[in-house]
Amino acid sequence: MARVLVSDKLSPTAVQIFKDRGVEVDYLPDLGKDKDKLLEVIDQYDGLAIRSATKVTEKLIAAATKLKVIGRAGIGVDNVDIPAASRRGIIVMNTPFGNSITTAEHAIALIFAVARELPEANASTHAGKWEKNRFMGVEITGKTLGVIGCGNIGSIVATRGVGLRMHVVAFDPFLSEERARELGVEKVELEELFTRSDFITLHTPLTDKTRGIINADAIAKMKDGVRIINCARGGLIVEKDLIEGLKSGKVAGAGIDVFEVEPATDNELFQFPNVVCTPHLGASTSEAQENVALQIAEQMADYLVRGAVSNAINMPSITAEEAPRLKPFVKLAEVLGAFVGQVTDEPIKEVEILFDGATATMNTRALMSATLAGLIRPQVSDVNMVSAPIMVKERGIIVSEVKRDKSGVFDGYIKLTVKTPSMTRTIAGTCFSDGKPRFIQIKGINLDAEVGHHMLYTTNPDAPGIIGLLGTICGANDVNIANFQLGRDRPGGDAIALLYLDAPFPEKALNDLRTNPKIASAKRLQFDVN
Ligand SMILES: NC(=O)C1=CN([C@@H]2O[C@H](COP(=O)(O)OP(=O)(O)OC[C@H]3O[C@@H](n4cnc5c(N)ncnc54)[C@H](O)[C@@H]3O)[C@@H](O)[C@H]2O)C=CC1
Ligand SMILES: O=C(O)C(=O)COP(=O)(O)O
Repeated sequence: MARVLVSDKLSPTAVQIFKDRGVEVDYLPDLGKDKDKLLEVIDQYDGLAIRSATKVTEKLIAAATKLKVIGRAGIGVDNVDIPAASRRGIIVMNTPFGNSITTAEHAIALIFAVARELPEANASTHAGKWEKNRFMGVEITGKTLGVIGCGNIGSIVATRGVGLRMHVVAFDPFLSEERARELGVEKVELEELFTRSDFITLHTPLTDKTRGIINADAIAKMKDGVRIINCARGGLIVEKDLIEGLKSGKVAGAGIDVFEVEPATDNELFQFPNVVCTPHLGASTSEAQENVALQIAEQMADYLVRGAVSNAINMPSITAEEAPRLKPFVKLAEVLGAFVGQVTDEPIKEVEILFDGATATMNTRALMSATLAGLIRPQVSDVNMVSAPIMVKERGIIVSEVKRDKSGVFDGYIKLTVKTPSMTRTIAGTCFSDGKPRFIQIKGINLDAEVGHHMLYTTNPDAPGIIGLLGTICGANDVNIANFQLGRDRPGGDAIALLYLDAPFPEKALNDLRTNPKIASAKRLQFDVN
């Protein structure tokens, strides 16, 4: 039974779903804040469900020897070392929509709170001061709202802004003119957004590109009296530069939900009455928390129990519906990769994966990942569909995908071409209705060969006596041949042989074959046929 740890506060719905789906679950919501304790226990779990408090570092991942999936009940995954997780083959998934409305509403709430100094006015009134003349706000109607990052949350904020009769300008490199028109916003460059906006609200992920997007230079370009809202991530604003802007009066106010260092218990921003702060509450409504808890538990259970993958950051999605159809082809893709991986001793430079016919209509991203996993497994034993693409990339191997309509007698097949500095290898395979992978072409030679657990693969010039030679060597080394497949391009041309054996072909016998002038090459192969 798979076992999941929930290490941040999640709605009880998540725990119930895990249980209902046959997943054992430990709900320890304070563990995310206790990294030493977390490090001690993480090796017991197949899944880890988190929000933003748990920091999934490289060290934690190294200790998580059983971990297969990290589920973020929310959007931002900047608290997870994704490259480290990918290298270890751990899927990282999130819930990209569950809390977006709630977070957008929080941004709007902060716009109002900053415009009318609501928290300060509230504190003063609670203190019995009735300072009616102290507070003078600004209207937001007719003001320009600059939205940086117009994805799920940014676009909800933008449309709410339009509804509030604001003029909305947006900067997002992936925002099309058409989408901008649909949202009723004006698409602008970042500089223009800075110079024109009365309110600026941030909705990008925290990446190397966006870190510090609001710094002293940016603030200098802004209108005097600008108000800045951040409900995305702390590192987007250089806090010391914002503090300078507030001190000089250039920045009239700010609404800050996220901080450079969280939990933020001691921050210079707290000294400014015109800075409205909340403790990373963007996603904190009962509706959003119910959504994300339910969704992450479903997704993680789907993966752990059924192998279905959705909303993964580092792996192509595989729906529960397509999983049964795809499964034999994933196996085929792995086997093709494994064949070439085992016969190739030189560094691989290029890989081309061709999907013909029915395979071209399948989830080829998943099939590509499976092929690459098979291909590099002989060199890197601990690799799977999650880690293979990143490992292949790290090795500088160029990968390309070709799709084409049905071109031959098969409904669909996959052909793998691998280039090394000195040669190009090709292999093709398909699955018949029995769901078993089959090799249908090796080195351009057509054949119909099943995949065996222990195999021997030889190449030789087509000439009499090869079967006898292979049989004699196997017999002399006490190796039982279960089956035999031959192929040749033409009489007297190039030929190949595939032997299906009951045990691995012995090293000594391999040397005998390799030194025999009738055999061009001999490779021992092993496949996982289960
Ligand atoms: N305060 C909170 O509790 C919450 C914060 N968030 C944060 O909100 C942020 C946005 O979330 P979503 O809208 O769901 O993400 P999203 O992925 O839908 O949208 C992000 C947008 O930012 C754009 N972008 C990327 N780099 C950019 C750049 N350099 N300049 C301008 N735009 C850029 C992307 O093209 C994309 O359209 C994330 O950082 C997430 O972690 C999300 C939920 C709750
Ligand atoms: O979903 C996100 O990106 C958030 O920032 C929400 O964070 P939280 O789950 O409230 O810790």
